[in-house]
Formats: sequence, structure tokens, C-alpha cells
Amino acid sequence: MDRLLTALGADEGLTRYVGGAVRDELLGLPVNDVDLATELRPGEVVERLTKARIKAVPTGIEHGTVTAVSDGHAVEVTTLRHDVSTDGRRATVAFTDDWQADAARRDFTINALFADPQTGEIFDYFDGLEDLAERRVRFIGNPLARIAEDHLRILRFFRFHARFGAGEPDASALEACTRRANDLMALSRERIADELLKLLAVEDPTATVGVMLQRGILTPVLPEIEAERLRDLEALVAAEQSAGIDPDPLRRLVALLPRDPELTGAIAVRLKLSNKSRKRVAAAASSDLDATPEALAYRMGTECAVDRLLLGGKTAEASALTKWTAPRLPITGGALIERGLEEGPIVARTLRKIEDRWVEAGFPGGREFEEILEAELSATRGGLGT
Ligand SMILES: Nc1ccn([C@@H]2O[C@H](COP(=O)(O)OP(=O)(O)OP(=O)(O)O)[C@@H](O)[C@H]2O)c(=O)n1
Repeated sequence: MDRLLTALGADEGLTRYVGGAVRDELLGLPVNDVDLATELRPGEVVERLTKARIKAVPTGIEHGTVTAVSDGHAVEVTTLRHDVSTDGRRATVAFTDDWQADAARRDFTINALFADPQTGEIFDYFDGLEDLAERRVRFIGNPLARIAEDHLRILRFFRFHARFGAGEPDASALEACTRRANDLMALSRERIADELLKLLAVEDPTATVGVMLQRGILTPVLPEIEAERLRDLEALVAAEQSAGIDPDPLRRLVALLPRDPELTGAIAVRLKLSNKSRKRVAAAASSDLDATPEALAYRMGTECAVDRLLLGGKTAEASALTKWTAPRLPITGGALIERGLEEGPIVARTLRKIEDRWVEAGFPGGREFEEILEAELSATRGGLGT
């Protein structure tokens, strides 16, 4: 990091930390991604990095962003800019050396703080420090205008409020988000899903999601969510906490949807979730809890079984399951052949039947397993007429 800061002239005041890293550092939270803002133009950023033998990737060069990869860490370096025109999805930008202008194009006051890497001095042009102390999430300037520039800010507002806000959301922001909720339809499904899942990943999103449902914010993108579902989300969050299981945004999404695997799967497709996530939410949406937790985990994988148990209010079982390791079936197809079974599809079929009975019996070993084995082998032999 030091090498990078030196290369970008931080000691001359040309480059500062910005955004989430400054905010999280001031709150004493762990900082994951570091963003830098710089007076240097993108071409000069690339030149200086190359000279210092730091890899420079022009990830968003038209918006002034270069990613510096140094010691395995990626840091986004963005030239100070102000937005010239925006259509709610994309912005045309102009570079500047005015720090306040760069702060002014950002979304919320708490996200527009700069920090001098050398002295630690904070540059706060829009009362972000005060809002941070009061745990207020406020747009910079007119909320309607800021949402018109980038519709995703509607969901970002709720995410940051859920994460950092205390009490009621800012009234003018809430009003603007409510009025413009339909604008979310203009965004790609991927961006909506990504932002929504980030919101659902915060420690406890219940109160904020409650406000969103009351205001119809999610109706344009997820009309399937009914207001009563908030109680399910609340119960799930409480179950996760008491089971000591990490919050999971996909599981929380399922809590908000009708408990219908087919419908949930279709929503996952609409939100363009990955195949893995689609399968997971569809499996979690089933309320079938007939099998034992271990049998569920063996069949569906522990993650899916934990989802289903937590969503079904079986907190202690879910917690116990996280420490459980799936046993292996104590016999192979080869061993069945050695015991006299003929090679062919019958081997796999018999193995499956043995496995079913073994799972049902609670994964026994030793004599009990031998009994299952013998019973199935003789049934198979009997079936074959041998
Ligand atoms: N629609 C957006 C997206 C981003 N930003 C600005 O770009 C910074 C970085 O954006 P991002 O990485 O999305 O957010 P972080 O604040 O870093 O939050 P997180 O910790 O969730 O990454 C924000 O702080 C904000 O200043 C913005 O103004 N409007």
C-alpha cells in the first residue's frame, strides 16, 4: 500500500482514501475494499504505476478508474470527476481537480469523506462526519435528482440505512425512493439482485425491509413478496442468531417469498441468480421436514438442509447439523460383486436401495449395517430368482 501511495503522490496531497474505506475505518469496522481518489488523470495514474512496477488494469478508464494490483490486493484508483450527464444507468463524466466537486457527485454524505493517507486528516464537504455520528444516511443534495442520476441508489439508500442507520430513515430520501420505485425496472436484473442480496446480508435487515414493503419499494421487481412475510424474515434472523449461524442473503430471500419451490426457482431465474443459487433457493423453499436433519443433509447437502431447518424454525437441529460430517456408505459396488452380485445395472440399483435403508436407519455401521446389507442382497437374489 505504501508503495502505491507514494507512486500516486499521496505525500503531496494528490491522492486520498475515499468512500467506504474512510467510513468503515471511522466506525471502527474492518475495511475490505480500499478506494483511492486522485487529482492525477487516468493516463498519468497508469504511467506512475507502471514506473513503480505496480500492475495497472484500466477497469473503467472512461470513468477514470484504474485498478492497481499491489501485493495481491486490488485497489481502485479513480480520478476526481463530476458527472456531466446521466440517464439513470450510465454517466458521462468530466475530470476535475476539485475535491468538493468529486464529493458532490457521490451518493450519500457518509460515503463522500476523504482521508489523507499521511496525516489522517478528514475532508468532509457535506457534513458526513455529523451524519456518521448520528447514524443518518442522507443523500447529498436533492434525493430525487440523485436517484434520477442512478436508479440503483434507491436500493443503496435502504442498504446503507440498514447497515449504518439508526431510527427512522431520512424522510426526504424515503419520499423520493417511494416516488421513484418504478425506476428500478430500468435496471438490469443482475444489478437489482446483487444490491438486494447485499441489503439482505446486513446483520438485521428486518426493520428496513419492513419500511420497504410498507412503501412498495420492492413491488416493481418482486411483486411476490407479501407484507406478512416480514414476520418470517424476523423469525429467520432470530433463528440464525440463536443457532450461531452466519446470516445468509439467499436464505433470507427465501424467507420473504411464498414457500413454493417452483415459484422460488422461477424468481431466481428472473433475478438471473447463478445455477447453484437457483438450486439452493428452490431446495430451501420446500417446507418438507419429514426426514431427520442428517438424512436431509446427506441427500441435499448440509447448506441446503440448514436453510430448510432454519426456515422451518428448527434452530437447535440446524445448529447441531453444522458440526456434522456426512458419513460414507460402508460398501462399494465392487464389494457387492465380490459377494456374488452379477455385474451390470443391478449393482447400482442394489447399492441405492442399501443406501436408502442405511440413511433411513440413521447411518449405522457394524452388525446393523451387515443386516441391512444381507437383507437387500437376499431380496435382490430372490428377485432374480437365484
Ligand atoms: N451508485 C453509486 C455507487 C457508488 N458511489 C460512490 O462510490 C463509492 C464506492 O462505492 P461502493 O464500493 O459501491 O460502496 P462502498 O461505500 O465502498 O460500500 P461497501 O462497503 O458496501 O462496498 C461510494 O462510497 C460512493 O462514494 C456513488 O456515489 N453512487
